[in-house]
Amino acid sequence: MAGFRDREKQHFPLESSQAVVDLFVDQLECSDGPNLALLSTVIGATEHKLTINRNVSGSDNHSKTLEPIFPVIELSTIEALYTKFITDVKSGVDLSSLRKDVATRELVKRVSDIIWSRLTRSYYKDKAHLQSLYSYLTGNKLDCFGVAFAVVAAFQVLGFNDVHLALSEDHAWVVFGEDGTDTAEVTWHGKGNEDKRGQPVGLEVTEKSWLYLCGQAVICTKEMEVAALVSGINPSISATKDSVEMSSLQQDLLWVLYDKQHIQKYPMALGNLGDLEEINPSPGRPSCKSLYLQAIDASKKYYDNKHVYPYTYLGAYLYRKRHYKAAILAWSEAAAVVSNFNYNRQDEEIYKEFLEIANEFIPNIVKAVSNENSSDPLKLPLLRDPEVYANLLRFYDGICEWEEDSSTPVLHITWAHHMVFSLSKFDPKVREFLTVASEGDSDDDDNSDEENNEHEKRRGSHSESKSGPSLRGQRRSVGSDKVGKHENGANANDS
Ligand SMILES: FC(F)c1nnc(N2CCN(c3ncnc4sc(CC(F)(F)F)cc34)CC2)s1
Repeated sequence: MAGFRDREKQHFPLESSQAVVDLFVDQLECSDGPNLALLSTVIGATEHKLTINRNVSGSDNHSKTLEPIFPVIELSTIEALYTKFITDVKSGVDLSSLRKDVATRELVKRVSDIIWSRLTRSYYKDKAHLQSLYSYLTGNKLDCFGVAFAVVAAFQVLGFNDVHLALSEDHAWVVFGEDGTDTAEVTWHGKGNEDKRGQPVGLEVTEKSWLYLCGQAVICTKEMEVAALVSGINPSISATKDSVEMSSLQQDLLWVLYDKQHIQKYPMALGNLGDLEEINPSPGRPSCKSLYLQAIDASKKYYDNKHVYPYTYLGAYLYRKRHYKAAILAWSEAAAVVSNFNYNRQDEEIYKEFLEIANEFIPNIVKAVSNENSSDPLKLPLLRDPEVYANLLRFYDGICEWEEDSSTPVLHITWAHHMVFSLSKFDPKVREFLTVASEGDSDDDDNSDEENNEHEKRRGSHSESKSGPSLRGQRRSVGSDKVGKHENGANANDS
């Protein structure tokens, strides 16, 4: 792919968020597909200027006024970086291998090696802002997602259109070949794990580890790869401050992708948009709850309901809104999903999600309501509600089933302490109302009618209630801090 055409050049210099949005819209409408390297470099440059070194008060003369700022992005800057990327990638590949129209495993490994070889020897892998080609080209640093994205962008530069990004909830790899069913690892995962770059992902899928979603990973189109880079935008200036310009740019871009139907098969992007909408609702747009439900529906429709995060996005939101009964229902559904997998030592990210729900959120709920004398006489207090108790049992049952047949244990004594604490706070009467039916029992209907109308109520209340401003949701960005929230910054290259 040569340098930029007039179609790209005419957008520069980029002097506002709207100009960046216009560039993305134009690229998404390109007949030969969006230019991933261009868009990743532009977004990375914007993020860099809006988040790095803005923590010093008064560091920019706008910080005194409240007016939003936007850094001017010059064509020359982006063109220089883009040319560097093309040169890097092409110099490392013998051009004769480029005559083919689909990639080979050797070529995928070769391109992954080129990206890999230019990374700084040792750096903190889960730092923020390491996900874009701007970080790669100006700082030689990428997080695990960023390496996979860079490989896909490199193949676009080399003229291949069969290499696509494959995304699970905590890992990324590529698919390629005639019918796009060959797979290859191109990046590392977590800390202290030998990278398997160049190998197919077949074996792990059969091991039923959550990390590979039992073959239900998101296989991206070019446009969904743009959605992944937009999802990966990290507006954080510091642990406590975000760039409002960057988060509203991310929100605008996600709505562009939503309207063009490029995130309808991407549950985590829908969840990311829901988190942004919770904080800053866009007038005339679906509510954040609706977006969380759309993410769940997408997982059911396209991924055999094997994604866990759609339920934990919704559960976290409901917990923040103090809709505790609905939160516990969502978490029981998340546990039902994870029960399909066998726990593997590389699944620690989802382990930490369930640990936090079981050992922090649920005990906090039980404490919060134990002195609740609900003013609404029609509302059954949580600790006397058999449906809540049933869903809490389902939650723990799903986690136990997850542990069954697993190579690594999940539960330990701390889990048991919190579980006993939470269950024991319920009124003994709730147990009387409960019939625990094991699978295969003939006489019980699938769901008791109380359960059904609870589910209907939950769905009905979702559509009716408005998501007002609330506490900042637990937000993560693609790859960076998901790569491993580990203490040591061990070098991926050593692994
Ligand atoms: F559980 C909910 F509360 C969650 N809140 N934020 C969550 N994130 C948000 C961001 N995120 C993501 N959002 C979009 N796309 C992707 S692809 C991917 C795996 C990897 F980084 F490529 F290796 C992660 C990820 C990871 C999950 S789950």
